[in-house]
Amino acid sequence: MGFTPGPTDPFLEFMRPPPDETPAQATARLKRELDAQRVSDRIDEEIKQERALAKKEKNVVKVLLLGQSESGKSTTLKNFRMRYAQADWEKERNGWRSVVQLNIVRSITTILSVIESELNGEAPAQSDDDEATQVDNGEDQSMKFTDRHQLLMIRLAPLRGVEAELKRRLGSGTEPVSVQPALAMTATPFEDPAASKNLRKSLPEFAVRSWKDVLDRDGQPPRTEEASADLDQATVTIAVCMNDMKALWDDKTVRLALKRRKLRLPDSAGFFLNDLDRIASRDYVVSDNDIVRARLRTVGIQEHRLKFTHGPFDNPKIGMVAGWEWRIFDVGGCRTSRAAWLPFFDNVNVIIFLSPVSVFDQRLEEDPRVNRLEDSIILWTSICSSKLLAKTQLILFLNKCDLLRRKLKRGIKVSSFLPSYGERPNEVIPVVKYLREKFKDIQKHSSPEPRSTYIYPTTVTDTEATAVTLESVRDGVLRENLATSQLI
Ligand SMILES: Nc1nc2c(ncn2[C@@H]2O[C@H](COP(=O)(O)OP(=O)(O)OP(=O)(O)O)[C@@H](O)[C@H]2O)c(=O)[nH]1
Ligand SMILES: [Mg+2]
Repeated sequence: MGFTPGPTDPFLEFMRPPPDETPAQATARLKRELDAQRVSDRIDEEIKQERALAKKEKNVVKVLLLGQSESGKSTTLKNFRMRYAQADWEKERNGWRSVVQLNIVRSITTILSVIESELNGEAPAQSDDDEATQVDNGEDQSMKFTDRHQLLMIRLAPLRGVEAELKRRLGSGTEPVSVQPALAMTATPFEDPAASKNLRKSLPEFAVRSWKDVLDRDGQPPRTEEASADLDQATVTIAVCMNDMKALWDDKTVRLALKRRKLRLPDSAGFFLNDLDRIASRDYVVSDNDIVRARLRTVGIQEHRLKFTHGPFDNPKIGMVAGWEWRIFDVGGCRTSRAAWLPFFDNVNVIIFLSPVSVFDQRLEEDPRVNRLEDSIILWTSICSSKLLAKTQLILFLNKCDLLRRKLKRGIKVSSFLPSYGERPNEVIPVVKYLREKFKDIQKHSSPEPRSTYIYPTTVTDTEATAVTLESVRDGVLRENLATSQLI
């Protein structure tokens, strides 16, 4: 709106046109005033829009899930959605069926390949595990494959076709990470914006998409009769093979061969293969526990939004904190995917960093020269010391405590892989406590400015325990964000 001074206004004199103004000068003056008014109106409008956006964005918390591949980022996201986005979670349930089926079928075909190699007398391939093999040297060692195994292999051969079909349906997240030494992978490619830009051009990891894109192909009713037939065919073939799969998985000779070859099946393979009666049936219904164990590698960045309609506490200044939105970004964790992280560091409020504690004796899939725990420590150090992230709230999940427990029970010694652990007891609590202190020290010494870090020991496949953790995370995040926006 223009400014018109009133009759007693001190600006009146100043705004009055000069008495000797010619018509041409008057036109020029009016044009100047009009132009100035337009600029002023535009600025007013921009300020208004910025204010509206700021008001809207004030209730948005940007959360980034970080950590190496298989650390449990997507599983953590699933827990968030299961708890705080129940309607979407239910909608996607059916879509996970194919992922679980593929997880099973892939484990079985991997086992079949091991038997094939054994029968052909091939030398074991290099494993990504340093884990000591514990094969009895007694009579079991001499157990050989028999005709029965040959027959099982023939009967289970159709699963290779099912695997190809499910992979085709589910897309690139089903492929294991390929070893790419040519890309000279460092642990922290995001520290070099130029390299990050170059990689960005060549890799599929950079597309922003939702995992719904993958699941929806399957979660929706099949669009064609052919697709419907495919879907049924996969389920039928799996059901037909159920007993043979069970026989293969329960076979002592097979188990010994897997140990001998140090075959590392995915973390959830045992969970699924021990429950084939339920999962390999024709009328299999996917449970929450299945979904958090179903492995689908994240390719590209996935964005999910959570709306918190009720705040966790009353605030006398602003009333009930409601209407908060979390934008959670889940990224691929393998080294070739990490260059894509950089653009998401801008204005991120919270990072939930996952470091699996069970991996002290494992190597990275994408670079078998690198120990996984070492990779995780390098990554954490880099995130803590990043100036861009200096004001970001850091939350650390020391994840896979259940797998750590299992590993230690098998007698694997932490100190053999982590000499600094020394003579401390080879038990879960002291190991987690030790790692917690190490990660905390790194944060303290490398953060550009002081901040506190919230550290939780987790097993994110345990949905009940994780629900309690997430509640505490949610409240802590809201409290911290309210504090920084000076509302409390
Ligand atoms: N037993 C056990 N398995 C876990 C745990 N956390 C994750 N997993 C399993 O580990 C596998 C990998 O987990 P994801 O959540 O897909 O890992 P990610 O960090 O998203 O991996 P990328 O997408 O490759 O970066 C899945 O099969 C999970 O079910 C845990 O605490 N315990
Ligand atoms: Mg993932």
